[in-house]
Amino acid sequence: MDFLTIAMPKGRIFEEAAELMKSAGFQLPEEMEDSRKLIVEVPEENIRFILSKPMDVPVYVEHGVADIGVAGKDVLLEQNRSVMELLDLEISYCYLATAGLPNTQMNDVAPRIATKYPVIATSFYKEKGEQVEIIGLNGSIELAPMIGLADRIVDIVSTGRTLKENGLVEYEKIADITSRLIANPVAYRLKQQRILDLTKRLRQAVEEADV
Ligand SMILES: Nc1ncnc2c1ncn2[C@@H]1O[C@H](COP(=O)(O)OP(=O)(O)OP(=O)(O)O)[C@@H](O)[C@H]1O
Ligand SMILES: O=P(O)(O)OC[C@H]1O[C@H](OP(=O)(O)OP(=O)(O)O)[C@H](O)[C@@H]1O
Repeated sequence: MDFLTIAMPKGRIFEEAAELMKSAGFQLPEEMEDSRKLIVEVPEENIRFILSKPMDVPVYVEHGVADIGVAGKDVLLEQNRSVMELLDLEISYCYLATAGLPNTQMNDVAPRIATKYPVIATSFYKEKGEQVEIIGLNGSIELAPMIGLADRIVDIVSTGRTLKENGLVEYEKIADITSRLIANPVAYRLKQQRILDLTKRLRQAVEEADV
């Protein structure tokens, strides 16, 4: 039988996703947690993991080189790819929010918004009827208002520590974020039984983690 290929995000989400897989009864090899290998096979489960940057998981799944994957809802909202969302894994919770220097208004004429999430930021301000200029950054977003590059940022907040330590405040919450199990629609049809079985096992693990 074909391997089921699962795209797993390296970094923050990896550990919690791996824990969830383990509680769902999947044997994950040690090497997966502590090596630089990017493809890890688990022949006993007929599964193959590919380890990618979190932002790239939906790319592999949309193109069908991974059948399923684990992706943050933030990434899914930003990229709007042709993938199916099968399950809220309820891990890696954080939220998207706007933030800036305290007690400041946005510039009336051309407010500038710094973010790693240009699509989400654009649609958020569009819905509010505010015209803004988006400044795309790749990280350390909190710097932007501090050094006068932007009036506001749109970024992830988790503990709130980064905002606090940099003297910024949150203005509006945009969306709650957790990681999701996603699937390629064609793979979902062709490998339906295996994908449904895996989803069921993961759903049970999520429910057990809830109690
Ligand atoms: N505090 C947080 N900051 C950023 N992402 C978080 C946080 N908490 C949970 N997440 C989730 O983790 C994902 C990002 O994971 P990670 O930080 O490993 O990737 P990344 O942003 O590509 O990092 P880097 O570019 O620094 O490697 C986000 O898409 C989001 O769903
Ligand atoms: O509320 P907190 O718990 O402080 O977490 C939020 C911070 O974490 C993320 O940055 P990350 O660590 O991924 O670094 P980056 O600036 O390179 O994106 C995010 O972009 C915030 O800056």
